[in-house]
Amino acid sequence: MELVKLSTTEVEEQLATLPDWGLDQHKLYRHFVFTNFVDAWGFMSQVALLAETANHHPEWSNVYNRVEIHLTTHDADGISERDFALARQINSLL
Ligand SMILES: C[C@H](O)[C@H](O)[C@H]1CNC2=NC(N)=NC(=O)C2=N1
Repeated sequence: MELVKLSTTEVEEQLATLPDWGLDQHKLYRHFVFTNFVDAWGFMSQVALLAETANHHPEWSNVYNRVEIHLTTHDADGISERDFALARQINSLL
């Protein structure tokens, strides 16, 4: 999959088709709130497997039932198709 940094217009176009994600610090961003820590951790385990399979890894944090995810492509120094691909896979988990 393309490792090219997307233009601002391309990012906006793709974001329009990606529910619940936005931009924060020039990265794709979504936060998730679960019922409890076990559910949050289960979700993170699923995302970790997706990330490892794709060799594309999130920047994320977890506090109890809350998970925050930022996606960017370090090798492209910006947002690439890989970030959108992972974001769509993450959405499909829910
Ligand atoms: C060497 C390895 O393939 C690269 O460092 C991969 C690993 N995971 C990655 N994850 C993310 N988010 N961006 C990258 O550029 C990236 N590069």
